[in-house]
Amino acid sequence: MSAQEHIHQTVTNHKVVLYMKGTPTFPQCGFSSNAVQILKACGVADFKAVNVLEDPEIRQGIKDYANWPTIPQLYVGGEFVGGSDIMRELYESGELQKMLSA
Ligand SMILES: N[C@@H](CCC(=O)N[C@@H](CS)C(=O)NCC(=O)O)C(=O)O
Ligand code: FES
Repeated sequence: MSAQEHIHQTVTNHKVVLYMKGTPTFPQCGFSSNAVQILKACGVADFKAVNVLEDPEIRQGIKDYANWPTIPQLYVGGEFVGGSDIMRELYESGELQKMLSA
């Protein structure tokens, strides 16, 4: 399976997927840590987390997948939502909570 196929399967098979550096318990970057904290603040406990530091092909592949150059990246219902800045904006406006509870 190509990296693009693999990513497509992951984001369509799990409602909420966070591509991040490190793990939710041990994030390896402040941006990824922020993304985890925002999901937790939305009451999302069991999301699918993918640690891009474990797989260089996924680390590059996820940038190509939604044409977004950085990590973290949040996907909900198979759709790209954004990175940590966008997550924070959507959280502060209440939009993210709506997307996650839909
Ligand atoms: N402003 C970005 C911050 C994320 C960011 O700048 N990520 C960088 C540093 S962790 C990145 O992914 N660089 C490419 C790489 O490390 O592969 C956001 O909103 O998510
Ligand atoms: S790993 Fe350095 S800013 Fe994310």
